[in-house]
Amino acid sequence: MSILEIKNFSFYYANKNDASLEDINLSLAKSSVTALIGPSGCGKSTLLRSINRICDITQGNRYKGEIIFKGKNILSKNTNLIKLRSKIGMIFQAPTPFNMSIRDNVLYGLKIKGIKNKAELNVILESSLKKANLWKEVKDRLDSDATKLSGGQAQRLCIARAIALSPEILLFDEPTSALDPISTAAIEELILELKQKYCVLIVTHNMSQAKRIADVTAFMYLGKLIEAGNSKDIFNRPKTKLLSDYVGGKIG
Ligand SMILES: Nc1ncnc2c1ncn2[C@@H]1O[C@H](COP(=O)(O)OP(=O)(O)OP(=O)(O)O)[C@@H](O)[C@H]1O
Repeated sequence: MSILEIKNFSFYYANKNDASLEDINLSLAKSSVTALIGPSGCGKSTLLRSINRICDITQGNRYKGEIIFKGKNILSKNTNLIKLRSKIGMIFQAPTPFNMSIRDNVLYGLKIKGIKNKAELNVILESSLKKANLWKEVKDRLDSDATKLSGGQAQRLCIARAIALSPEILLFDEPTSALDPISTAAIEELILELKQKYCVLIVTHNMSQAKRIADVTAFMYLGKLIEAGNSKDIFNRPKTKLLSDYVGGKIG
């Protein structure tokens, strides 16, 4: 069942006349992982960021089309961006723990939302860290500095911070590109666990990673979505020459 529908979506950066994304159509299913792949500069991150309206931060960026989430076009001027970003969480390429304790990192968004009840916060703290597979490693040092965590732990902390806000969709922008192979495997395993509960969209340069964890893969090229479908079909039976060349290492 679809949870988010991108319909005829085009995106233009303020300083450019040409579209950086052109007429994109893609739907994301509940309890699934979708990977966005394609050569550098094809628009993967722009599309991901558009889904929680981070691209809006720069004045003058323009878009056309619709992104429908829960029956509403999130591109509408009336969208409450704080609420949207709690329902559609984002995890970036480089882990971004805030310069505060592990506890305060996880509870950051909840405190902004005005939740003060300590018992409630403690329950959410523990469950979010457990869902992010970090609880065992940090339960005895919740008040220590989060910036001292390893890269892999810091990335899982960022995932816990997003989970604490009860999201429905998690967006991952190359979440393992700054991590070693062991931390990468831990994050991939975690993503496979998270998809039971959340819809996951991940940008990756790593085709093996997309094969390992994505149910659906969407291939982009020069701002266009060329092919999307079941990952096995995308990698084993590409329909277009462009995708076949990309998978074969001839472009990108
Ligand atoms: N802030 C910006 N202002 C202007 N143009 C931008 C901006 N960010 C990205 N672009 C341009 O938009 C296009 C798509 O970039 P984007 O970063 O979305 O691609 P990508 O597929 O994620 O690339 P990569 O794999 O290298 O991260 C590129 O031509 C890029 O130069």
